[in-house]
Amino acid sequence: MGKGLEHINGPEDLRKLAESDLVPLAEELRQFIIEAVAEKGGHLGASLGVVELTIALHRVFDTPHDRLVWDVGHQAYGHKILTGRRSAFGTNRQFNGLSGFPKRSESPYDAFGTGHSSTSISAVLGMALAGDLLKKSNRQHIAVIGDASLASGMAFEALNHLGSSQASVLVILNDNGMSIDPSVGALHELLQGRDQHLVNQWFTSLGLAYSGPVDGHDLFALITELKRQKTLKGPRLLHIKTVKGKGLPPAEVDQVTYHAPGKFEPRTGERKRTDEDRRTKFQDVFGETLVELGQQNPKIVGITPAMPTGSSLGPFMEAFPDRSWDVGIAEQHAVTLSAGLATEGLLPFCAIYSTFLQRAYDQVIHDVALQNLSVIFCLDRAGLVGQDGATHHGVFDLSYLNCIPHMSIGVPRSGKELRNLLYTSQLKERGPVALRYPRGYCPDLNWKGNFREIPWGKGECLRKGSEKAVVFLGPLGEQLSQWLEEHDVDNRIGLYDMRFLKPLDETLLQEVFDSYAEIWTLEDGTLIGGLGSTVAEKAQVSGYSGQLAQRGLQDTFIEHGSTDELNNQTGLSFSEIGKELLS
Ligand SMILES: Cc1ncc(C[n+]2csc(CCOP(=O)(O)OP(=O)(O)O)c2C)c(N)n1
Ligand SMILES: CC(=O)[C@@H](O)[C@H](O)COP(=O)(O)O
Ligand SMILES: [Mg+2]
Repeated sequence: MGKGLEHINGPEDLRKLAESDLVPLAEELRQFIIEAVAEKGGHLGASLGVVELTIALHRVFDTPHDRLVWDVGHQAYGHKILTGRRSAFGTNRQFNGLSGFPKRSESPYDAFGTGHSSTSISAVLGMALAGDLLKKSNRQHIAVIGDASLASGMAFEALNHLGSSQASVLVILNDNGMSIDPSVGALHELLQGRDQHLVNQWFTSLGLAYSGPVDGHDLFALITELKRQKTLKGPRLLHIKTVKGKGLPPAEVDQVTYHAPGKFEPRTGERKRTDEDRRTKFQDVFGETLVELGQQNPKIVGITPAMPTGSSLGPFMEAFPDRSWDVGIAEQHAVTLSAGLATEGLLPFCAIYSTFLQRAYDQVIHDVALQNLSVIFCLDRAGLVGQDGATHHGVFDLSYLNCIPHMSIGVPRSGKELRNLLYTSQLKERGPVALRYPRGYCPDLNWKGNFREIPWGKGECLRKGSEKAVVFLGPLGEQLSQWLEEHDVDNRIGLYDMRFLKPLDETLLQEVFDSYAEIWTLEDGTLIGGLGSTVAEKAQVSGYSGQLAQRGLQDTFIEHGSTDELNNQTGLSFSEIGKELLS
């Protein structure tokens, strides 16, 4: 049998290799990951950091019989490549291709689907308990979790259970000192501290047999330790130290950028820039505007659960270090912390990706909305996010927020609108406010300028039409508007930006009901409970007898691909919608 990566069609091939072939294999695997990500994009640093661990795990354990769960799953590229998906790896994160995260339907080696962090210990503990009950206790159960993901509430809850159980679970703590941005918090300080004995004591006192730290790039040390772990029983924690981005110098130096660097030159790591990169993203509008508002309004404070770079809270944090907090991967805490700050008269801007706010739903209801506290949720990555896929699309927020009393929901159609909504939301206390905006570029170039107060809960007629009306929320409507300016020369189509799902502009909506025999609604979220269903309810109440059509997402999970591909797939391409409207 050959010994290079091209001959590894599954872990059984890896287990047949001579020990002396393993280090060259690690180098080959690392290079393979670099070249694949350089060409197609995706997560880089995390997978480079666990190359040796991945080989050691599949060499020592009998996967997929033994259950191996990768937390978040952004570090599982090596795992995918070694478990029969090497030749398909060029399709990673592409439309109809491999998922960028472990996925049960993709491979028996993906024991648990991931994407959101800190689920691995709970999941693997569930598997171990099930194994005991179902008399399948000859399996090994392993969770691999990063230092930042371990600091999240869910992981702590799972440790709390695991440590008091008899379950034979091995937790491997992959400690690289990084989240996407540098790791934060007391656990991070403990792990980085000089007295490693305290680390030992902390885990031991929670009921886990601790070992480590082991150099996570020393393949043979890892294999030796994993073999030893295989003979042990009960809850255990193996602490390994790794370097995020290992093996590609720029990725080791600039670990934040190379978490997911986009396309780059594989030999040097130099990132490829395009003209697109010079355009303004919604997150930039948020970041820059909040700094301006922070200068004017000393009550404004900023909170992010581990996404200072991704959400662009970073500039505010630099400008106002005393008025901002990165709380780590702790969405629930971020929301209730914001609630606490608001009780004392501060005005918290809590920047969270739409998909990650799902984790803090009760906190939004119980701690913020029920007490009508003025917290402004800045929900980035709303709508279809593209290649991260089903785990990350922000397509439920309109629905899950719409049913919460006191909540205002603003959806800017452009960068300028986002800027003005941010401005307006801090002019006075308004109870909870959610402003949701997508990943990527603003449709407008000239988003800067003097602030303008936006009438709260008021929509806007962008153009009147003679035949049909489109009632919309968000940038899709702005793109449609630009398209219609060119193609609907007879003004057949009216266009209404509702701007707020809540409070809904019922006066404007009634005007639409009174003026059009056919109305379309357009939103980039699930249709259940969003704009379309709200308009349908109002239409019924007002006795509207015309035709209603809804454009939004059906009751199904949307996979990964470019946003254009996904918009085409889901009927949300603005040009296709425009053509249909005019047909
Ligand atoms: C609930 C949740 N919040 C935020 C994120 C975004 N996120 C993805 S990876 C990551 C950092 C994870 O750090 P760590 O667990 O230490 O792994 P590393 O990247 O260092 O390997 C974050 C914050 C997420 N996936 N899930
Ligand atoms: C794995 C994870 O959750 C993050 O790395 C996420 O992929 C970041 O998404 P953006 O690229 O949209 O910031
Ligand atoms: Mg880390």
